[in-house]
Amino acid sequence: KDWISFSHMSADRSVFPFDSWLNCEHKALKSKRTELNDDSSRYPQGIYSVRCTISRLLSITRGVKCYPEQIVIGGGTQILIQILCHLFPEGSKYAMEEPGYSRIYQLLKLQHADITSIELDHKGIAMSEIIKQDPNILYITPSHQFPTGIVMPISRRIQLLNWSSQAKNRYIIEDDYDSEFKYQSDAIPSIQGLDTFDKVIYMGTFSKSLLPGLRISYMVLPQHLLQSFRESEGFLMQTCNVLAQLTLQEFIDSGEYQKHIKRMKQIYSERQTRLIKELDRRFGKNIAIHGANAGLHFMCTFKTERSIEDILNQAEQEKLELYSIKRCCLTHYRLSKNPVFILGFANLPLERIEEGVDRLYRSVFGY
Ligand SMILES: Cc1ncc(COP(=O)(O)O)c(CN[C@H](CF)CCC(=O)O)c1O
Repeated sequence: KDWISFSHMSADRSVFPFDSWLNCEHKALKSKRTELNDDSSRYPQGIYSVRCTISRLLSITRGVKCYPEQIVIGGGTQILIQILCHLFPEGSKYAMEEPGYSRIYQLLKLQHADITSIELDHKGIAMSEIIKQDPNILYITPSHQFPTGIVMPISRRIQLLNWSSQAKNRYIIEDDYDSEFKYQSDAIPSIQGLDTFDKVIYMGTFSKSLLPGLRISYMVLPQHLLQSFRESEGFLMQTCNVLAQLTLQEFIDSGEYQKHIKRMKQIYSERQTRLIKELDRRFGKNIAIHGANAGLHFMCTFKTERSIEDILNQAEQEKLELYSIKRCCLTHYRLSKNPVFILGFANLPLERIEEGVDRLYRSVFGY
């Protein structure tokens, strides 16, 4: 039997419009844009016309207000964070959500940053903890908190903006990951769009809306951080492949991108509904599902005495790709009594859902 994947890290190649992507790449090559044979230190923020396209897209889809001059394109969120760190004041203290995106946490630790993790309440990162730990830079995922799926309400967003305005060196890094896919309600506009203090750095990626392998991500810098970026411009190289940038621009400007997102939303929404229905049918009251109103994964807690390790070992034998909440624990996230897993469905075809849930059942209960 072949593998079934509940991974939240992969996309489903079968629904990506390779032909139209190839068509856009062909057009980009045919136009023999000079940028293809330029040293990429000439535009360390990415190609200007591509940044214009992204800035238009962000204002339409996320209410982000920015000039193309504020955008920095990069080959992934991590490299952008590495560049961003050097723009903040020396000795900054970072805080991330617990549980959260551990790859960034590890990266910041690697950079010897002073980094702490802050618990969540039902509205997202807990204000009381922020006051207590007093960081000056927050890294948050308000659209669909990663991994719990909490959607941060406007009230908490305003609270955080006010917090950021109360000291010169305070900033909010808004990682708008997973914001493309909202099911029940419309997406809440970005915090960046509400920011009047110039304290929000907006981060986004095409890894989920297109393909993770393309490595096209971006950040929107507030004016004065852009200033310090410009000072280091001399040596900073662009880290995202130029042909990928030009192809992306064609793909968005031609309307293919919006068409693709619309189609993905239908496909993912149906998969999620079917998966949740199958989980309820199979597990009944032995499962609790959280954060399923958006994104390409949700979390679930199982009522079982079995340990996370035992469940993961049996999933391996069942050829079921499965990840637990543990991979998102930064420091001390207190593991609840019952095991918690992340169920991704971006790479789970409809016809494999029933078999996948069967394997999950056997992994969780051991028979
Ligand atoms: C919170 C968050 N912000 C950005 C990205 C995107 O980064 P990039 O592709 O480099 O632009 C991810 C990507 N998450 C990965 C898979 F979805 C890894 C999850 C895991 O490590 O559990 C993410 O969680």
